[in-house]
Amino acid sequence: MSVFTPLPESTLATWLRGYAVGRLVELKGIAAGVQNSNFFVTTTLGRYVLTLFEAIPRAELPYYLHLMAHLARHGLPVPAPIADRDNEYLGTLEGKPAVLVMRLPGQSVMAPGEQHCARVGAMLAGLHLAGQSYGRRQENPRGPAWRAATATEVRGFLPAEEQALLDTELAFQAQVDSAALPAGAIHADLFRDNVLWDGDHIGGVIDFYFAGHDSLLFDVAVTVNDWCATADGKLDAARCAALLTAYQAERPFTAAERLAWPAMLRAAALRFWLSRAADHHLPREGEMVLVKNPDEYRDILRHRIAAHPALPEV
Ligand SMILES: Nc1ncnc2c1ncn2[C@@H]1O[C@H](COP(=O)(O)OP(=O)(O)O)[C@@H](O)[C@H]1O
Ligand SMILES: N[C@@H](CCOP(=O)(O)O)C(=O)O
Repeated sequence: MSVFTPLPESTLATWLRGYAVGRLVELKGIAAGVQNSNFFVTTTLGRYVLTLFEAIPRAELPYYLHLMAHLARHGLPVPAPIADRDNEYLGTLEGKPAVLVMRLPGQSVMAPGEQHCARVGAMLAGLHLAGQSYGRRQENPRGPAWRAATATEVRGFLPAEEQALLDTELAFQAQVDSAALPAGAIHADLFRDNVLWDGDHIGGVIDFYFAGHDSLLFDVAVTVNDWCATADGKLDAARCAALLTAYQAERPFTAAERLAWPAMLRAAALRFWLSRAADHHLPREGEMVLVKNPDEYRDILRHRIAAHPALPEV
């Protein structure tokens, strides 16, 4: 996250009276992340994270908050949202939709080994299995419609060679048929900075604000592209095998998923190239705003087009 909206302590202290979390002790803006304004909030009763939603329409937020509550109820280390005294998760602060969630323990590991990848693969399968009983449905906000619209917005900023790559990939993805792939609630952004490690264990999986209903395999591809990439964007075979083997021990891949895997890795790479290019060329204003490098995902896309990785056999 970043901080787009400054928040005075006195305003928060008053707002917190609507919750049963005690009195405000400390408020600290968090610099990481790109989407919302986030703060660490310490009260006399606990440690929380406060998110002010900057861009997501209010009507779409209950899907995310109830998904987090659902997964936490299934025993996964996902931040449970805190209900206010009227029993509502979603409030309003500084004119923005706002939520308080549990602060989970741990730190991100940015240079993961095979053991980390194996645990993340098993965790992702756990999320997908628990998500099957989630009653709400909202389409992936970064699905095909968003992809087409964003490509139109950023195309003119790109050099000719990148425009050609974009056009070719959009045409390729347009003929991919995902109808036969198992689908459900997916995290859709399970990058290394969205997993907190408490020693060797996953203390938290955070940032569900890109979640939605889509192919489970797309989520696996997003995760592999980040966790298993080498410095130049190729795939590290040992980390891939560790992540995918652990995943399929919990949820075996179907024949359709095996066929779709190379295309799904490309779709996942395209999604983050586009969002980073949009953030880079069409920046939003804010107090602390982080923009990630689009070239990294352009290169990951090129590598996934050049190679044809397979899912490991059971
Ligand atoms: N529930 C949480 N527990 C602990 N730390 C958190 C929690 N939620 C967010 N954070 C911290 O805040 C940072 C930014 O959060 P993130 O959800 O990625 O922001 P954004 O919604 O803007 O993408 C994370 O990298 C992490 O350090
Ligand atoms: N993981 C995405 C950006 C999304 O930002 P986050 O801070 O919400 O995870 C990327 O790396 O492009």
